[in-house]
Amino acid sequence: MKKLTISPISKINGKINLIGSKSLSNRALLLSALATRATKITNLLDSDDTRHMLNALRELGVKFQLSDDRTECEVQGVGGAFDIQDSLALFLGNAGTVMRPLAAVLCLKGKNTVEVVLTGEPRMKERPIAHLVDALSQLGADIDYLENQGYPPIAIKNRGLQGGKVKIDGSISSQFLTALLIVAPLLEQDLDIEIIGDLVSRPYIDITLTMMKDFGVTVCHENYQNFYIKANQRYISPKNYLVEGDASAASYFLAAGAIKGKVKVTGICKNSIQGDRLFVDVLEKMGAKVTWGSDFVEVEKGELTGIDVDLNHIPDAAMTIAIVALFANGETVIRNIYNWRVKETDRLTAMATELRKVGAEVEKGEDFIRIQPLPLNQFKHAEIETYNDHRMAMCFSLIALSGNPVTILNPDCVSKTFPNYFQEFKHICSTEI
Ligand SMILES: O=C(O)C1=C[C@@H](OP(=O)(O)O)[C@@H](O)[C@H](O)C1
Ligand SMILES: C=C(OP(=O)(O)O)C(=O)O
Repeated sequence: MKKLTISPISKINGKINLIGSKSLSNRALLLSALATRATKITNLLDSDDTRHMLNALRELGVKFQLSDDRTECEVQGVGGAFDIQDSLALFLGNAGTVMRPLAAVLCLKGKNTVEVVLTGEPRMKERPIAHLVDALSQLGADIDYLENQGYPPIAIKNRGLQGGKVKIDGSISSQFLTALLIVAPLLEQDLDIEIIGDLVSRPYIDITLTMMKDFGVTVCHENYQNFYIKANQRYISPKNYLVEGDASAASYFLAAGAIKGKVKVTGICKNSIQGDRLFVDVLEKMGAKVTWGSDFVEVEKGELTGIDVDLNHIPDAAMTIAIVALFANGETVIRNIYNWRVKETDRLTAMATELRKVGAEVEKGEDFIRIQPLPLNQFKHAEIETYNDHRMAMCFSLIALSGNPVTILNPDCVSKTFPNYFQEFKHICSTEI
């Protein structure tokens, strides 16, 4: 297996221009494809997850033109449901932001009766989808599980969705509600969505609502509990859509600045539509010095203190806090992160296991992780198993800030959302020698 050893880092200093956000890129591609007219998307992320969306759209008959560097894309919207000629199977890797929204969109009534199979990598087949399938089934969708009940692969018969009232469980993933919201305005009857269970990862719903609005559709809701969407609408292209920098990707650089120097990251701002901008507030509470600008945030080292915090709203960036915790004074507890278990790997188990390899004292519960700080002279050089999880690879690169090397196994897994991560990280690092 390929390994990458990162030498001890003595200081962090520099500036990073962020690549486009994964969450925004995939929504922009899908909404543009569903919209009337063409949309030119700029600062599009080029990574495995966006390639899976683009490949799927191509197979579904959507026309688009990518720039040579694949960060600009002109998408010709089809103005409603996809017109699928023949039955097909789409391979969607391990991209939740492709699998879940497409599962809903492909239930829309088309001209032909065809079957679409959605499948992916082995881990995708372990990531639940039942809450979404249950909701779509209440609206008349006909979906079969092809292997294990409740998990992809699924087969969708293109039979049409009705509106009316629907209940959806929001306690495992917000992506299920996102999927339902995206499809709702294209139905022939109004849709009332009622959330059952506590809605997790709520800021991702704000991203969905904001982007739907950018594409001409308004959703009313009562305290994120009930959502109301008018039928027979169309997504209208905003003509141009600029994707913000990826706030989750920013977390690794900003954490590095907070631990050992100073970093400026451009492409996000305090008013970003991404919930992961709030990661910066957590760093600030822990003691980092933060400066926001119109298109950047700068984070500088401070005296870091451990924190006891509910990070349900920023599950992805929360992983980075687990690493920062090692460099803080006093213990850190990250709470309400049960759904770490159903992402690229069981992240609660993976994080606890790999932190222990480095020498840390860690307690993991059903939905929390408690991490004790680790004195710099007690860090061990470990080989970090990444479990094919891009965020494990990116988070654990920060261990080299301890003054010890760290070895990352299968570092190429960062291609899911940030293919050039290690090259970019190197830009802001000074090594001992
Ligand atoms: O809607 C989105 O773009 C996402 C929602 C989150 O998932 P959950 O809602 O499953 O927590 C997040 O972890 C994922 O990386 C992207
Ligand atoms: C959970 C993640 O991805 P996905 O969009 O596949 O859910 C992630 O990027 O951390």
